Amino acid sequence: MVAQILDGKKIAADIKQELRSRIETLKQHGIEPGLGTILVGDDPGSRAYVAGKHRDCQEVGITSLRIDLPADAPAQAVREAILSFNADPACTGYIVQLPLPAGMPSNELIELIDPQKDADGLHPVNLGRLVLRVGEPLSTSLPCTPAGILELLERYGLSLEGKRVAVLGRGVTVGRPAGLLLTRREINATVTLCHTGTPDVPQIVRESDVVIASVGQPHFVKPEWIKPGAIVLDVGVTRVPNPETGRFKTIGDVDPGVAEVAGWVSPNPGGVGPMTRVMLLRNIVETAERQYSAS
Ligand SMILES: NC(=O)C1=CN([C@@H]2O[C@H](COP(=O)(O)OP(=O)(O)OC[C@H]3O[C@@H](n4cnc5c(N)ncnc54)[C@H](OP(=O)(O)O)[C@@H]3O)[C@@H](O)[C@H]2O)C=CC1
Ligand SMILES: Nc1nc(=O)c2c([nH]1)NC[C@@H]1CN(c3ccc(C(=O)N[C@@H](CCC(=O)O)C(=O)O)cc3)C=[N+]21
Repeated sequence: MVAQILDGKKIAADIKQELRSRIETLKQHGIEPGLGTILVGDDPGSRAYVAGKHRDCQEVGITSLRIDLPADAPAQAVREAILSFNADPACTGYIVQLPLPAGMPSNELIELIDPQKDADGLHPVNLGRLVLRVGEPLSTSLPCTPAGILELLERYGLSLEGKRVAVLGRGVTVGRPAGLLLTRREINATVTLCHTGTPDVPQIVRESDVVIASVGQPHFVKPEWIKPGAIVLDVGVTRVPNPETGRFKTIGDVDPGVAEVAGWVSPNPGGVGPMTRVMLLRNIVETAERQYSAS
């Protein structure tokens, strides 16, 4: 079997098109949605992601606001950046690019974000609502990567109802919120959340209909672990420099041989990454729409 492709790049382009018209409507009502980013330090990966987010905004007509701080900036400078976006009416929502440099009080800083402006859905109030309102509609931003995975599957007509899902990794941007989102009543997946303390990850993967690979280890998931026909989402990214070109190449968490066994795979790049970015735009548009309907 050769797996079918979950083309995140194409689906993200379709969603961008849908967002353009919603943004146009907001503008007709005098609302200009704006996305802010706070980047601390000069990690090349983080720089590239932030640049991508600003390009995406430009493409769909969202204003983008940007605060870049040096790697040695004190925590107080990050606090001030957060408070300035909280107070800025031009900023509908924003993200603090993670990971912050070592030594930053990351969790304390994330808690300073106004939960209504938390475009990543990672503020404890928003993560807490995901837990507490497990069977009720949510009106807050969802974490972008898990939301992007769900949207990608939905657009291919793939339901997670009754499915066994192995989520590999318990990181705060992907694995942990993925577990919270996929076990909501309207999704109804059964999730095993794996980490470095999990005995026999390959066996858990063998028993799973869906695998979400978000560990950040190159080609971690092997073909012999995969249940034939399973859905495999390749989320983790490791950037390796190519000494010949001086450019970086992305290596995913899924061994290329997995495509010979799985029923569906998301490529990396071109799968979950573009979906993550477009969910950030959707979070901004939905926040602006909520503000409009409340006004
Ligand atoms: N494509 C996209 O859109 C996005 C991709 N990413 C990528 O996804 C990956 C995950 O990001 P994030 O959620 O922030 O997680 P982190 O990078 O913070 O954490 C990685 C997780 O993987 C687990 N892990 C690492 N090695 C193993 C192993 N050998 N066996 C089992 N578990 C392991 C760790 O376990 P433990 O907790 O025990 O240490 C940890 O929970 C990263 O590569 C990141 O760059 C992130 C966001 C978006
Ligand atoms: N607060 C916060 N929120 C995040 O969402 C967040 C973060 N911090 N820190 C780092 C990770 C990583 N991440 C990616 C986003 C897009 C692509 C993406 O679009 N990649 C393209 C390819 C890019 C390339 O050419 O390498 C693709 O997959 O096709 C990848 C990775 C978001 N993250």
